[in-house]
Amino acid sequence: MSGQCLLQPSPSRLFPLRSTSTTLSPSVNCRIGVSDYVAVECRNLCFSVSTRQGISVPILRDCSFRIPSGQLWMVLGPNGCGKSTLLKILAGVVNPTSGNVFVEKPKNFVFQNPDHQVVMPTVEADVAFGLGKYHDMSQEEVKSRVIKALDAVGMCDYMQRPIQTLSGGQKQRVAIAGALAESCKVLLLDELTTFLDESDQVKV
Ligand SMILES: Nc1ncnc2c1ncn2[C@@H]1O[C@H](COP(=O)(O)OP(=O)(O)OP(=O)(O)O)[C@@H](O)[C@H]1O
Repeated sequence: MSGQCLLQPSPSRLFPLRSTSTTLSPSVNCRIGVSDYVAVECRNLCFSVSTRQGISVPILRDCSFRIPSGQLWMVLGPNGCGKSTLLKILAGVVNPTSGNVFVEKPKNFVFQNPDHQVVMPTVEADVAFGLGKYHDMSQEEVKSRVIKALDAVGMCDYMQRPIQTLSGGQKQRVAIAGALAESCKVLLLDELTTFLDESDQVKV
């Protein structure tokens, strides 16, 4: 654990799952404030919501941690302790009330519910959607990335399928493919396996 994450009402825990870099030792290569080796860093992060009565309710309180590049980490904690909120802040979807956040770019976020993410009419168009912001990317490159990403999630045969005909697990795989297609430095995955069957959960 490279930091402590204090969340309300019950603390979450950050666990490293697997290092994809066998040559770098995090303790040697992780430097505060230098983005070369730090993928994600939060310092004294706080997030509160206001009730109708104007009372501020803390969701995240003084959350600080650092995650080095090239590693896979998991946030564990009970329902409602703030895991999704933390990920949304890291994704830039929600602003923290106070504190500092650094997330290496490009980054991508796969939502808990794929229905909130798959937006285009077909699988191919949906996976290509995020690549639209890279204006100088050729059509060939877009196609090649889409095929590669769909192949990685076992959905190549579904390229022309209308999104609304997919199952929940298939939509989730398409959402993951969309994130993979962008070759992100940081991939934020919220309850990635919710809609996946047991064998796909193991693959993930
Ligand atoms: N915009 C909001 N307004 C009011 N309360 C909120 C808001 N966003 C989050 N919360 C509350 O903050 C707490 C943390 O929510 P969050 O979705 O981050 O929890 P979680 O750890 O991801 O839960 P789960 O494991 O059930 O998915 C919950 O009690 C939730 O009701």
